[in-house]
Amino acid sequence: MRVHGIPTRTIQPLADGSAVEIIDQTRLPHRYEIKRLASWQEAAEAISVMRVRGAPLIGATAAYGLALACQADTNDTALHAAAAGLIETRPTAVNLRWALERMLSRLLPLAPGQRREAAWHEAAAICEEDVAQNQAIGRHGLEIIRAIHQRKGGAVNLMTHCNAGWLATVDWGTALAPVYAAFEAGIALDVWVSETRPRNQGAALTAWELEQHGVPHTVIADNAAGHLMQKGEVDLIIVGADRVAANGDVANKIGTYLKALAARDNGVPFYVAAPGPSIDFRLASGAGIPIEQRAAREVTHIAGRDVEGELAEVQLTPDASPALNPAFDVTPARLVTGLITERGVCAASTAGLRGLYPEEGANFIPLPTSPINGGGV
Ligand SMILES: CSC[C@@H](O)[C@@H](O)C(=O)COP(=O)(O)O
Repeated sequence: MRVHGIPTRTIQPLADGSAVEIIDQTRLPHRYEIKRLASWQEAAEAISVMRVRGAPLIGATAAYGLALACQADTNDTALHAAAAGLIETRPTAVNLRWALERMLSRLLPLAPGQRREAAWHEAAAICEEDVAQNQAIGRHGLEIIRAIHQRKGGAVNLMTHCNAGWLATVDWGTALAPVYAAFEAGIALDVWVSETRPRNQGAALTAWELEQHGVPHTVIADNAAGHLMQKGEVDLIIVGADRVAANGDVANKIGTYLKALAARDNGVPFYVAAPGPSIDFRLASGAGIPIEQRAAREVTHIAGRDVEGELAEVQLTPDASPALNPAFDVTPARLVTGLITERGVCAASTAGLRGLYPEEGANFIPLPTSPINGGGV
């Protein structure tokens, strides 16, 4: 993806192994700032406060977090401590656990002296695979958009929620990969970007990256989505996923479920774009997905740029009003038209997922232990 016209990735290691560079997403869209993470603790902080966010980028950052841990200490105890600290940062995106388990499985069998180089190599491989998976999702999703375009004969009005774009991954995005692919293919489209309260990832991040890429888009209040569907202004919805259960239930940013309900009522196709590492084959249904509860302050306050151009935060609610902030919800598989994966489009069901990922068959039952902390996570 391009930022100010320059091809850029969301996370990059420094050549000397001293740090990784990220875009500080808490500063967007008003400031574009690169931040260096020089320890696993800094990587954990960046994930916790959402300097980096989005399921695949959380996984990639955690992988580099273990590489940074290896810079300091390569023994088993240090690696387990770093993995335990990183896994605590955000509970819903399964990519975090997936990346940490993959790193530990690769590193622990090696002699400590071999681990440093292997860790950087494995984290980079995770990033390269993410890019390739997202490009494949883009190709598969493009065919869905193309079919709608051919049937309709005009610009495709696509809606998305939160940010499942370039900024949520290493490159290209998941839900937005088909958008970029369609745009590059010359298909006329317009993207409805729902603001995504309380953190406004749609208004701040999706709008910013679409604007950087020149893709036509319009930001709407979350509450406008159902109205637009009723008026026939939405041809399809594509969202991302933080975790897809083995039966096709989908956890994604809070508010996704309401969009899926409105889509069903109005006959609007509702697709979920998710790469393999976002699928939790060990989890039977969405009922078991841990839903992150974030600080009430994200609801009671809102951040933006003031008239002087400074970044500022203001309070929305009365001083004494309590607030609740569940960060994700679960959309039942029955409301999902299809899952767009790197291996193709499938039904949101156990059969659909088994068809695309036959090698995961053995994982469809819960595993007794995880290498992180030596116990289940
Ligand atoms: C490709 S990212 C898919 C999801 O991670 C995305 O839709 C989302 O919900 C992100 O939530 P966030 O809380 O911003 O990390």
